[in-house]
Amino acid sequence: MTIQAVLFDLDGTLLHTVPDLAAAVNAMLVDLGKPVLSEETVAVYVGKGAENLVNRSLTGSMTEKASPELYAQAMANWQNHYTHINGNHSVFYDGVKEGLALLKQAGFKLAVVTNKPERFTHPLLERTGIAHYFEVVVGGDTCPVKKPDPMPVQHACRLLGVEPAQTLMIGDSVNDSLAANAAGVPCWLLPYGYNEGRSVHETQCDGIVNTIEEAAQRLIGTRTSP
Ligand SMILES: O=C(O)COP(=O)(O)O
Ligand SMILES: [Mg+2]
Repeated sequence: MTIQAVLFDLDGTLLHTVPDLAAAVNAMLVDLGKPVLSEETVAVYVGKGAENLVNRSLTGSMTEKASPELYAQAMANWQNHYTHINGNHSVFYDGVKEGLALLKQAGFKLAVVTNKPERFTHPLLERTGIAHYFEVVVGGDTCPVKKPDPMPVQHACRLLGVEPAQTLMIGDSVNDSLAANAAGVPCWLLPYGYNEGRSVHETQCDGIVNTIEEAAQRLIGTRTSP
């Protein structure tokens, strides 16, 4: 079955957002009188949504939870900072704009499936000038659960009106490949994003592409080949 729709992860796939995410995390940590973190450390905490990012920035751990009071204060503070910072220092990876334009022109249906909350996703897509490419945007709080659960991927397919097997997910992390795989959607990964500190070469997926432009060329090639 040929691919008719492409679902894109956002952070680490379309945009290098860690400079903004880290600036908001560090502004929050300063306000709370805690030591700041490097961008490299914050990058490892990105991928499972804002709640995980804020909690791990406080505890340094995936499993250890901050107290409910501290977490609530930190989350409200981080959201406030990120609202103002979101998009200020985020940059496109090479080939993203070229790839999106190629796919759109070739008639693919395009969507974003991100773990970033909707209230930050829409302004970022608008601000960076790529919102118009996407028929559907599923954020980290659109469904009751986030990637790596398949639900956001299934939701995007339903809204686009495509079967999972006619859809391709392109992401940067194990959260994308697990979600897509469980939804019956093939997944290609990019090597340049945030995979929780791991190489994508160690991550189960259906292919690795260097850029979105390369992914677009491959997809268009398979569609037009006899
Ligand atoms: O918000 C996150 O943790 C990561 O977002 P992503 O799903 O676009 O990579
Ligand atoms: Mg990502």
